Amino acid sequence: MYEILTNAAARQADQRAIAGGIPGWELMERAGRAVAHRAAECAPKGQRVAVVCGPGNNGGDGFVAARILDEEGYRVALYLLGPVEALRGDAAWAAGQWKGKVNPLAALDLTSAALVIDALFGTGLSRDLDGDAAAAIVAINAAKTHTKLHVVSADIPSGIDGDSGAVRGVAIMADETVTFARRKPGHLLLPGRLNCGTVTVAAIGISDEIITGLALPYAVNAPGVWLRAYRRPEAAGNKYGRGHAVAVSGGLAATGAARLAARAALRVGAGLVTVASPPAALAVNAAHLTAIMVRSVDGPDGLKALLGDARFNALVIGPGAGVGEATRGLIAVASEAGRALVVDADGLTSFAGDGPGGLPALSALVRANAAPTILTPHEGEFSRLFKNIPEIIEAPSKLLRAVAAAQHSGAVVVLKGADTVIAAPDGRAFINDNGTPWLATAGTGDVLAGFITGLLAQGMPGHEAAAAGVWLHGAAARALGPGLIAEDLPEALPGVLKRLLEHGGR
Ligand SMILES: NC(=O)C1=CN([C@@H]2O[C@H](COP(=O)(O)OP(=O)(O)OC[C@H]3O[C@@H](n4cnc5c(N)ncnc54)[C@H](O)[C@@H]3O)[C@@H](O)[C@H]2O)[C@H](O)CC1
Ligand SMILES: [K+]
Repeated sequence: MYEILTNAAARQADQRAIAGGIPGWELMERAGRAVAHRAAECAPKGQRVAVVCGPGNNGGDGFVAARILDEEGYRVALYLLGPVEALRGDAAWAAGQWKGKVNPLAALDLTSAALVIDALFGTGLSRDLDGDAAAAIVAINAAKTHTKLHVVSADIPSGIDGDSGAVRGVAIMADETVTFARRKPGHLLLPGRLNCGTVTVAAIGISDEIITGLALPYAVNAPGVWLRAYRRPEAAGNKYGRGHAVAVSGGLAATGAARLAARAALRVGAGLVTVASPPAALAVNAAHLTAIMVRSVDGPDGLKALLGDARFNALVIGPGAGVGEATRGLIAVASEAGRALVVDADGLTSFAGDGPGGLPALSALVRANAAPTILTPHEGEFSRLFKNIPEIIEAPSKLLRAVAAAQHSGAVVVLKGADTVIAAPDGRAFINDNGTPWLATAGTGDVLAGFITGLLAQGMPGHEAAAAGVWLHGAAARALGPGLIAEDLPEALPGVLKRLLEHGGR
């Protein structure tokens, strides 16, 4: 299941495969062949191909790809950064197999090129690009804007940091990326994911046991990582067996967010859902609700009384709640009652201050809660909440920031964005890649919080419930597409669940 390799793990995988008997040049041959085959599918034979090679093994992949494309009848020109004599090891072997001319990268000529093979840098990129490498990347990206040039990157688009997805100065905008063995975080995190184009994972003979042995606790978020934990209703079951979710409403002028979350919790399968409404907003909430029940709950004491009934087993607090002491009190009550809890929006910001309103107070409540707590910050809420913890804020990637925050707070942390990371306190993390820009509309965060709450109500474990909620949220948005608004998302869920549960489809 754990299928993401960091740069270092990829190098280790290489070394273990070589130690296991596959020569390094054979790995390179397979890698370069995979790149060449993908490239050949993108342009008819006879076309002109420019292969740009860097000074390391990524460049070696390029030499192999150049040779194979030449053998297949393409008109190949190869350009190398640095002297060919500087190549070492397998890259030197690959260069030795190339019988064509080795041009200096500075002489790169893209005239009438149909294809570029980008083999400048892969997992060995260690600093911002400059000089001829940067100039070549700028030229390739520019050529793409006014010609039909198709760019295929070997392993990682050059200039993208494989561990973080960050652009190191300048990076190739590829149409295709052919990576080896497994994806790296940089194929999934932004902006790297956008530079990759279509990612193909080529098997080059690195065994699953080698990969598992490296066991990075990261995976792409997909049904495969949480569907086993998804609770299907029993044939003889009843609604009480599917939990009772509570969405705590804000005051009179801020009730919509909790209702959005409540509707989402009902749609995702919670047996019952109640909006816990301040007395002053009861009429407003009641007027909007039908299958969702509403109860008058006046502040933390009122919530404590409600939670005297153990059937209320999952809550979402924060959407529309208002920032401050009262919201902190509601969260404390839910934690003391040992109920699964999603803290979103104002619930998070209420702990972004100092003293009693600070992160330590939230972490204490999370750790005191016998049930899972899920924090669902967007980037702004995240940086405010964890601003005093340098090892979180300064972690080298979004993936590692979320993992550090989960380990620090004891909560499952859903760090939202187009590349949402769902991290658990035990170090496991899923990176979500099915988001869509159409989710950038008011209220979609409330719906996500509701999906997660509804799954927790049904008994899913915290990390899996959060991952499933994020994935379903993205899948619903993709099913809807342009023009979606938050209210539409729960209504799109039946179709998504049907495809998923009856056909196991994405
Ligand atoms: N199992 C696998 O993953 C396989 C990977 N292969 C390919 O090997 C590369 C990694 O090769 P490596 O030599 O370690 O690094 P790079 O080729 O990415 O980098 C080359 C070299 O460049 C120097 N460098 C780093 N940053 C810069 C910079 N900004 N400017 C100039 N020079 C820079 C540094 O010295 C690097 O060592 C992997 O991506 C795959 O493509 C195997 O071929 C097949 C199996
Ligand atoms: K590359």
